[in-house]
Amino acid sequence: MTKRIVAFSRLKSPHLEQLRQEFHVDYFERLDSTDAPDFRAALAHAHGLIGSSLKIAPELLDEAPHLEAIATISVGYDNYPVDELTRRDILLCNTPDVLTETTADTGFLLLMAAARRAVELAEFVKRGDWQASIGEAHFGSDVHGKTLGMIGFGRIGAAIARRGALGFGMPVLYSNASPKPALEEELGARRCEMDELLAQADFVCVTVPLSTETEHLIGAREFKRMKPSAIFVNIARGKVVDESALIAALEMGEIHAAGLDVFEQEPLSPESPLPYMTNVVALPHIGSATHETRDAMAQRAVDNIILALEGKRPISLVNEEAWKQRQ
Ligand SMILES: NC(=O)C1=CN([C@@H]2O[C@H](COP(=O)(O)OP(=O)(O)OC[C@H]3O[C@@H](n4cnc5c(N)ncnc54)[C@H](O)[C@@H]3O)[C@@H](O)[C@H]2O)C=CC1
Ligand SMILES: O=C(O)C(=O)CO
Repeated sequence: MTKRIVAFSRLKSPHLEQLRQEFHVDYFERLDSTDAPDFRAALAHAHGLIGSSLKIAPELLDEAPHLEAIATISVGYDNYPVDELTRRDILLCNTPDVLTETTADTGFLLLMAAARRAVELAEFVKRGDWQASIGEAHFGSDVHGKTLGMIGFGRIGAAIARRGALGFGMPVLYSNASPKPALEEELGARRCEMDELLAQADFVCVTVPLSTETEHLIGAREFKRMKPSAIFVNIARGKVVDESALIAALEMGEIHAAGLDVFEQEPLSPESPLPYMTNVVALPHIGSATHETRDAMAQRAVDNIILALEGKRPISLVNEEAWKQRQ
């Protein structure tokens, strides 16, 4: 019997063709919600799902009685009810590693752009306001030699810290669920309590996954502890930060500037003041969005779903427990 999968994001031809050689594919190039009747109908027969950026509610799984595996085209899996998937023996696969360096590039881009006011000053040139040598009012802050505070020190956190420590001579502090002795050795990084990091870092960069533990990990209390000169970077997930508190901290000068790739609501609400604030660099969740990396992510997800539905161990598995239950 040919297994059936539902692809719920746009895939390039080679990836789609590879899937079509293995499975019957119900393809939804663009899907904004799981309410679409065609999607619900396809789900009823699906053995696998592949795609990104769609919130899968636990109740939806009742409508997918044959589901064996989901391959998300992302490393973050906060859109999926992991415990419920495990309870139902459904494998959840993601795409770590292949996007680490590209996402770290974007994190560092935000840090640099916010420090050197790159977006604000590019606008200044475009408006024709560059009439004389610029003065102090348009100076930025140094990056090299400043203290980098990493909240989350996993793959992407380490890759950003590597750029800072090795490329820009930045001392690195980190706050992470577990110690990272090899990285301490490699980068001279020091683990400390988050409060100490907030008080000492010139750049505070968030790379923790979104979970019930990390939702609003950074709020009014945390911004008050940062230096007034601090530059805050969020490359992780919008909901890790209390966005109202961030806006207030920027408006009140509790922190100096922010570089943001992710927001509590995406796409960003037109009512949000963030993109209009001169001390904010706001990007539309492009952490991993290069041709090369998005191709690699799609390929990893395709490989994952094929292996999973062949009964083999996928390359990147989130819920190891579900795999063990099957053996
Ligand atoms: N902006 C974008 O386009 C992208 C965003 N991301 C986000 O970045 C996140 C991190 O990705 P990776 O570095 O690959 O994950 P990872 O799992 O390698 O690293 C996460 C680190 O956070 C730590 N951590 C977890 N909870 C914590 C807590 N409460 N306090 C302190 N540390 C905690 C973990 O111990 C781990 O070291 C993803 O989950 C995703 O949400 C990932 C890729 C692209
Ligand atoms: O992989 C992720 O988690 C993203 O946010 C997009 O690359």
